Amino acid sequence: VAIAKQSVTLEVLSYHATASLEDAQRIKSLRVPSSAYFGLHDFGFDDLHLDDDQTITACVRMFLDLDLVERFHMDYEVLCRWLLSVKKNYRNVTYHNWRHAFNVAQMMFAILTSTQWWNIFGEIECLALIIACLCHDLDHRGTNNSFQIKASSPLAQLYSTSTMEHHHFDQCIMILNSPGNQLLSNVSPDEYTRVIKVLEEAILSTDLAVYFRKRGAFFNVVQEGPHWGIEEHRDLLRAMSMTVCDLAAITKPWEVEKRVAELVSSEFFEQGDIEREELNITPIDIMNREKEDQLPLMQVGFIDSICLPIYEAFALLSDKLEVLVEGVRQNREHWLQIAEEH
Ligand SMILES: CCCOc1ccc(S(=O)(=O)N2CCN(C)CC2)cc1-c1nc(CC)cc(=O)[nH]1
Ligand SMILES: [Zn+2]
Repeated sequence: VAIAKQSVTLEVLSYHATASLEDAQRIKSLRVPSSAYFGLHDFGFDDLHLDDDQTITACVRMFLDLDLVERFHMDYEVLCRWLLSVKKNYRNVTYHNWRHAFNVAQMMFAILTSTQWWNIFGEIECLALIIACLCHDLDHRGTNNSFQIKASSPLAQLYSTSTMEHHHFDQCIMILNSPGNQLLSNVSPDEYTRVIKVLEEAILSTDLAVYFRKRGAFFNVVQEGPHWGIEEHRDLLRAMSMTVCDLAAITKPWEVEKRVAELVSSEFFEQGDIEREELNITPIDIMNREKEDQLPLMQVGFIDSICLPIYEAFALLSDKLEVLVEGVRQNREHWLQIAEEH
C-alpha cells in the first residue's frame, strides 16, 4: 500500500504548471492602475468587466498597497510570474476558477483596509491571508469533498478529511517552491515558517466543515469582547475571515449574486450529472437538476444557516462591515420573492 500511496502522491502532486518568463515580463511592463481605478476597496466589487491581464495587475496593486512588496523584499518579476502561475493552476471549471479566487482576495483586501484589521494581523499574517485567498481553491475540479470519496479519486486516497483543501494547500506550496515563482525567497526563515503555518490554517479553514466546527467559539469571543492580542482569538478571526471572503458573493448587489449563484448551481449540477452517469448514484438535491426549482429556497436556507450568523458577527466587530450583512438580507428578500413566485 505504501508504494501505491507513494505513486499516487507523485502522480497527483507532481502536476502543476508555471507561467513562462516571457509572460511575466509582459505583465511586468504593464502600468498598474490605482486601487480606486479598480474599485478594490468597494464591497460591491464586480470583476466582470476586467480582462485577465487586469485581474493580475489588480493583484499587483493589492500587494503594493498592503506594502507587502517592500516589506518582504519581493522581486517584482517574481511577483508577476507567481500571480500568473497561480492563475494558470486554476482549471476552466464553471465556478471554482481563477475569477472566484481573485474575488475572494479582493474581499479580503477590502475588509483588511476598511476595518484597519491589517493592524491587528500585522504584515506576516496579512501576507499569508492574501496568498491564501488567491490559492485557496487551486486545481479545483468542480467537484466537492464527498465526491472525491464517492469516486475514490487519488486525492481521497491522500487526504481523508478536507480532501480538496489539503490539495489546494499542496498546490500552493508547489508553486511557491517553483523556480522563478519563489515569492517568499527573501523572507527570513522564522518569518517564512510563520507565513506557511498561517497559510495552511487559512486554506484549510475554507472547508465549510471546519467553519461549522469553529464558529461557536468565534461567536463566544465576539459576545464576550474579543482581545486580538490573544493568539487563539486572532486564529479564529483569520479562519472566519476566510469563510466571509469565500462566500462573499452572497453579500453583493443582486445582479452579481444572481450571476454567481447561476455558476455555483451549474457546477453543482455538473457534479450531479457525473454522479448519476458515471457513479450510478442519485445526487443530493443541491446537485440534482430535477430539483432545480428548489434553488431559491435552498439559497434562503444557505443564507439563514450559514451566511447570516457569520456576517452578523462581523458587523458587530466593525461597523464598516454592516454593509455586508445588509447585502445578505437584501439577497435573502430577492430569493424569497422568487421562491414565492413558483
Ligand atoms: C446556488 C445553488 C445552490 O447553492 C446552495 C444550495 C444549498 C446550500 S446549503 O447551505 O443547504 N448546504 C451547504 C453545505 N452543503 C454541505 C450542503 C448544502 C448552499 C448553496 C450554496 N453554496 C455556496 C457555497 C459554494 C454558494 C451559494 O451561493 N449557494
Ligand atoms: Zn472558494
